[in-house]
Amino acid sequence: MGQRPTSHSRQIPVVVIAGFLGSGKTTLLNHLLHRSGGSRIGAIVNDFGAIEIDAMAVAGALGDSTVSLGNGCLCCAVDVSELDGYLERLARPEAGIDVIVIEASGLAEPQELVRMLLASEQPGVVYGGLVEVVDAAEFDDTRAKHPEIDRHLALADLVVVNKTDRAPDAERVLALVRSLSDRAAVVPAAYGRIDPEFLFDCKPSEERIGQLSFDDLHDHTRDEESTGHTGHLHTAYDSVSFTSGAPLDPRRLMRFLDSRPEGLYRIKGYVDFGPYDERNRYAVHAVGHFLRFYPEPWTPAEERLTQLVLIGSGIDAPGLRKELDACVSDAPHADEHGMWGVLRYVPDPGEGEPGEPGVEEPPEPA
Ligand SMILES: Nc1nc2c(ncn2[C@@H]2O[C@H](COP(=O)(O)OP(=O)(O)OP(=O)(O)O)[C@@H](O)[C@H]2O)c(=O)[nH]1
Repeated sequence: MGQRPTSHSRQIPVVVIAGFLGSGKTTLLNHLLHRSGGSRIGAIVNDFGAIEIDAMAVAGALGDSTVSLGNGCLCCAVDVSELDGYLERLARPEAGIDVIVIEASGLAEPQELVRMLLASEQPGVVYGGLVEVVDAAEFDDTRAKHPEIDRHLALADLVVVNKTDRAPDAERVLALVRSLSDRAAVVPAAYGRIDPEFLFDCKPSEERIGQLSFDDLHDHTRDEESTGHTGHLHTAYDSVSFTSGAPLDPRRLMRFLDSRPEGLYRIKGYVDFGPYDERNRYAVHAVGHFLRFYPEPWTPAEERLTQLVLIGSGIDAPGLRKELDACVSDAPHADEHGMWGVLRYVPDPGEGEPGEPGVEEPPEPA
């Protein structure tokens, strides 16, 4: 780690972070950005949903290196020539980038992305491996619903078994994941806190072992190719984007969240509660039944908007949008106890995300 390019001919490794919805990819990317030492990371964030929530979540840490691929699933929305354009920008010597990390949408098929990288004609970059993030607490459920996870694990170079803090049987999950990923290193983590050295191994491509060849990928995707995109994870999902310039009423929003339908698997974004908290916006993360709000101070220049992305299967998108519209506040003043329902889901110190102001960071893994 920490190697700076010594000549323009050095190729920059491109690492792909994949993983199911809400498994902790953005959290891992943020951790890497904060712990990269002397290495400079160029990040490409591919988000699912019209509002680029993940791009917003990492933008502060990245500054002008952020390149978002915009709406949709990378494997469908971006062809090789487009991806090359982004890689070319980040690989320019003046950008001073040591490693490029692509955070795939939670709905992207990782092998498509890796295949695009291997097919890339960009001379400045070399494919640097596939990281699969899994949610240890949800692993059994995810696997039952999406058996293709096994195939993703078999393709990975590194598997991060994340959220071990929430999984009472993390050892069992680790052993199971190890049995499913034949050549990958499998590391446990909480909040994506892995040693960045796992990823920033900047050796030339011929020295890398255990990474995918084009043929491997071809074999794995042949069935899907013959049927178009029907085998893709994301074909079964719908996403709803919701934006409001008027603040939301906390009670109404909590009523909506408490009664959210089973198929609504993931909610993320930012909420403006207007007079209920003029200082903070509330980042919201829901995965399955898990729900958290994280207050974050508004920056002075920021437009005060609520921006949410809801992802689920078999959801009634117009119905959900209508319910969210009904959460918009029509009262000019806050009532005293309005925020109680929301504050129940703000983590206590020690439980929150690492790096948050006033929140103790969980210890680094051994
Ligand atoms: N308890 C716990 N929560 C975590 C951990 N890692 C991430 N989270 C939380 O899980 C939620 C989802 O994390 P993200 O990093 O946004 O997940 P993601 O994979 O990027 O999500 P998508 O972009 O929707 O696919 C957030 O609320 C995180 O704070 C962990 O190790 N333990």
